Amino acid sequence: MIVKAENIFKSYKKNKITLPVIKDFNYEFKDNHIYLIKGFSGKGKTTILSILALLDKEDSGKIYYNDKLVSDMDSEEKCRVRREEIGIVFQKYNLLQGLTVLENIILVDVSTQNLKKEEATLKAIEILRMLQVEEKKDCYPHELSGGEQQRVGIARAILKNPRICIFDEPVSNLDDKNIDIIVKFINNYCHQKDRMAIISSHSEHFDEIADNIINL
Ligand SMILES: Nc1ncnc2c1ncn2[C@@H]1O[C@H](COP(=O)(O)OP(=O)(O)OP(=O)(O)O)[C@@H](O)[C@H]1O
Repeated sequence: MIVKAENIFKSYKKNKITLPVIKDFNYEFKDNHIYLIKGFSGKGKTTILSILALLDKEDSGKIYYNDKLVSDMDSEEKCRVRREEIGIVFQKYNLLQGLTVLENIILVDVSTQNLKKEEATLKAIEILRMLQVEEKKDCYPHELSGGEQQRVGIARAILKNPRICIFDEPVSNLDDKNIDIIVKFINNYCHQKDRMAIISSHSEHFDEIADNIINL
């Protein structure tokens, strides 16, 4: 998979004032590479990740998924790409409070990807083990620490083995132990499974594992 961004511009309007956020962003992202997008708060990290993940639309410029121009895709195809090819982890864990850890992880993929519940459960447990949070599989989110919840969010995003893994500030406000587990996991996962990871961070925690650093 190759994701290409060409001449991307994005601005927001506030009180009739236009605030340019992304100005002529160009980059090519490939499998088996970890990309780190760095920049101070407000520089547009979340904005560019949302555009790359097809959750937001650029004002001008082009995004290609392989050779396909995203603006040529109809909404059904965009949904399919988002569902099958992209895994996203946000800064806020967004776990459903009424469901257990395991239920949170398998819910969407079992209902949308024709994945059998038993198969999804076994896969989820394997990923939880790699993230060192397997013993919490039957707990509810409020029984977990922030770092544990973030690891569950990561397990949920990668259960479907997406080609493109997007992590928006995945370790902010976490302690060193949680950061270490998450950094190592992303590094192993990306290179063992030949996946593309695009991470935003304002800290130096991912510097060592990043193949490419993009400064906004
Ligand atoms: N929906 C929106 N409407 C108006 N302005 C917005 C909107 N989303 C983002 N912005 C503005 O665009 C700029 C970039 O926001 P963005 O969230 O992409 O930055 P960031 O680099 O991810 O910041 P942080 O590190 O704080 O998460 C900010 O100034 C923000 O206030």
